[in-house]
Amino acid sequence: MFLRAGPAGLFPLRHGLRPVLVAAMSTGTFIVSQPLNYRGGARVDPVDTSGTEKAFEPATGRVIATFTCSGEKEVNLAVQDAKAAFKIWSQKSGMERCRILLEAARIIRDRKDEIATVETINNGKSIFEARWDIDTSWQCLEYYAGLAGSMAGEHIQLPGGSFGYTRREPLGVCVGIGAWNYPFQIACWKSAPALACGNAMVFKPSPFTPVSTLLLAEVYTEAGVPPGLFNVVQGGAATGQFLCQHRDVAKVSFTGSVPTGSKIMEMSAKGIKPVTLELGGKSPLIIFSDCDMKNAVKGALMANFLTQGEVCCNGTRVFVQKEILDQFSEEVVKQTQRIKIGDPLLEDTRMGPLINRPHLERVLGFVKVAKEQGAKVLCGGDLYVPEDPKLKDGYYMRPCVLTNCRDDMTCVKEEIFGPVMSILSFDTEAEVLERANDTTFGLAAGVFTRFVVRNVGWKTQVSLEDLM
Ligand SMILES: NC(=O)c1ccc[n+]([C@@H]2O[C@H](COP(=O)([O-])OP(=O)(O)OC[C@H]3O[C@@H](n4cnc5c(N)ncnc54)[C@H](O)[C@@H]3O)[C@@H](O)[C@H]2O)c1
Ligand SMILES: NCCCC=O
Repeated sequence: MFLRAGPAGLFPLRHGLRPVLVAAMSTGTFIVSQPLNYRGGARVDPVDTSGTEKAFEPATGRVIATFTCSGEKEVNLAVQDAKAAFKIWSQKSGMERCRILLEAARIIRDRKDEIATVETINNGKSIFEARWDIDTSWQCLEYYAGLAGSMAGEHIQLPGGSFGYTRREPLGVCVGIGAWNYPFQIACWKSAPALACGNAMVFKPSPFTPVSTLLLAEVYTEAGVPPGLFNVVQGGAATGQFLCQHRDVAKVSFTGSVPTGSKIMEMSAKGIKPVTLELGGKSPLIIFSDCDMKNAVKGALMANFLTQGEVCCNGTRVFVQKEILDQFSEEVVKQTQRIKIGDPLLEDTRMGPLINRPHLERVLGFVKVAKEQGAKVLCGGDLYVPEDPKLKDGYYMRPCVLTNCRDDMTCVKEEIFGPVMSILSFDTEAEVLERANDTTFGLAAGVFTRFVVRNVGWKTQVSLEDLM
């Protein structure tokens, strides 16, 4: 069970299953002592290893867990457990699956604060945001539960009174591989549709954020899925490869970077496995001179600095029409400097630490290169050390606004995945559409104008409000 510090000392949080760990739910105190693998409806230690990893609390730099990466045997056991559970689960009606998924959604909703706290501790995002993530997680389960009861095939009239029909059948064991920026939410995105359709899943979270997926596994068990329907293995690339190459895996669903996505596709193709890839981005955000300035500034901040800028669909190429460039930049800088950085478990913190030290250094490296290539730093882009001594080894930086950017600069072309906004100026609608679409990435786009934009032609149209 989770224990947290309260007025009367340590007390257990509501928890239906095997005990989990933990000493106090405040920054600097959380320790995971229970196994982080889940198989056959329970936490287990892996039977073999492909190495060990440490998981950190980004707010303090403390190690919160040391865990064993799953080797080939462990992956195989997880797949075999999933296969056995699939036999039971796939025979259930859609309505039966719907009922269990709705129960899982209810449990997550009831445990929202506890799950959000664990997410914040392991990922670093502010608790304020983590609660949204957990809300969208149970909503995701509800959505797919709603579909489970009504999925049906087709009936086709053929000549001479003959007919054909189609059935929708589950694939079998699906693999989910997740990124570290939305660990619990991504595990829900992958498992909810798979389970709703009658499949089983083996999920591998990022080795940077191994903790919260276990809570989802326990929720599913408590809600009534058969043991083995949702399993968790831990590790990095090697464990991911065992999963993708396993002959009893029917499908792979991956969220992560483009280079890894390409490898996953290649491995899966060898086994003729279908894949779903949710990858990185470098999305445009276009601010026309007729915009509602306050709204546009708010949108730009949200599209660059949520979760420390570690969001795939962020609008990091901020194209601003020349007439309002100075006014917009001034207002963006003013608002950016007001963002409260610090302990992510405090209610008024709006930006926590980045995921780990190497990533922090990588993001700061992008700022350095941007300066060398001629960009001007309007604010931030440097290390931040909070006053609270327990946070001194955390991975904090000040959110950065760059201007004088050009389309050919590294900061404009590559995904930084940190709190760095690049401002570019433009003259005309035709010009900005051409430049906005000139990217090898897909994902999102945003436009601020008071008028409807014609012929937008994005690869994907997503409004910034939708990203919340
Ligand atoms: N489009 C989306 O919905 C979405 C959502 C969140 C994050 N992302 C993207 O994810 C990236 C950040 O996440 P990341 O740093 O964890 O990405 P990553 O590609 O480094 O890792 C993602 C996952 O793949 C695993 N992995 C790494 N190498 C592997 C291999 N060879 N075979 C199998 N598995 C392997 C990792 O252990 C991890 O679990 C960013 O590019 C971001 O834009 C996309
Ligand atoms: N909730 C938004 C997740 C986007 C991916 O990084």
